[in-house]
Amino acid sequence: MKIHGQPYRTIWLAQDGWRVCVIDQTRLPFRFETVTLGSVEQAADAIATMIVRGAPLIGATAAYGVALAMRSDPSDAALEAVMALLGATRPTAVNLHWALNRMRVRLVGLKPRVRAQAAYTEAALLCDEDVALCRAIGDHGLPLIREIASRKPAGGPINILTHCNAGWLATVDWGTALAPIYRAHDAGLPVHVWVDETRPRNQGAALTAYELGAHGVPHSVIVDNAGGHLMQRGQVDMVIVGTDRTTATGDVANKIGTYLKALAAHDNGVPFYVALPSPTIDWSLRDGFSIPIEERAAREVTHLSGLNEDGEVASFRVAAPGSPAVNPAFDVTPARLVTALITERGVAPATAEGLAALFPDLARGAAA
Ligand SMILES: CSC[C@@H](O)[C@@H](O)C(=O)COP(=O)(O)O
Repeated sequence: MKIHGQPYRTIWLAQDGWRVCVIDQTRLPFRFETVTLGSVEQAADAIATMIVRGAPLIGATAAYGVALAMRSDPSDAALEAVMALLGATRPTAVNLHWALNRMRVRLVGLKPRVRAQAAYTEAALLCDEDVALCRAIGDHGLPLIREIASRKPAGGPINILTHCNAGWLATVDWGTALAPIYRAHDAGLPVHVWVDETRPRNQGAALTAYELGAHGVPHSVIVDNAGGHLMQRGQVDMVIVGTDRTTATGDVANKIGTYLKALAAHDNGVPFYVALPSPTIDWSLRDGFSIPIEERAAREVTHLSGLNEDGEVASFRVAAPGSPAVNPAFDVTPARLVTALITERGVAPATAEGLAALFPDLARGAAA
């Protein structure tokens, strides 16, 4: 994606060739600042504090975290310690464990002296693959948008609702839910995106709106509770969201509030699509309610982040002082509410059979 006319991925190597640069997503949309990570502890902190976030980018950052660790201590003990440190940063996005497992498999049989180099190479490969997977999701999602466009009055906007941020900023490039939207916009289709603000951290209002705006995609930010109302009035043609973990049977964990959008879409006959790369599928789970749901700090609910009068990024209390708050970060949308899954290999029904037909190699491997 281009920011201020310059092409950016969300994670890249510093000029020294070993430190890792990321965009500080806690400062967006007000400040575009980068952070340079020089240790695995800093990588773990960037994930836990959501300097980086979004399932695929969490995985990519963890992979580079392993590389940073191997550079300072490539021993077996360090390899195991780093898996535990990074693995504990965020519980729901399965891409984190997928990436760590991939790094372990690549490194464990190697002599310690070659591990750092191999880890950097593998992390770079994983990032390149993420870009290719997301681009392919865009390719497979585009015909779904085209099909809806063909049924609209000529020139009328195709209204697509999305929740949270499953765009460029959540991946290495392109995004998952936003990839088909970028492809449609670039192909000249008149898309308009309803951007759920996505409380408590407002990834929609802050991040999705920012990146759609940077790419010139027409969009409107709406409060989280507006989606059902817009659907009742025929103002939503389709919903596309991302996911942090999808079971082998098609149940989908995504940012809190996704389930309510799926219910409203179901009630109003609006197609509800989930876009995901295969590393987001947890082949070991067959029931969405076994997915661990991250509980985050109450302060994210009681406070909002924004610009103060001096133009500084600050947080403001919005809840009554003294009231306790509860903050589950994700919810589970049952497969029966999902119209289809948009993956890098094509569009599948959200069923065990549908996923296994597209990914026989991965489904078989997990069953073995
Ligand atoms: C391609 S990203 C899919 C999901 O990771 C995204 O929708 C989401 O819920 C991100 O949550 P976050 O808590 O911001 O990491």
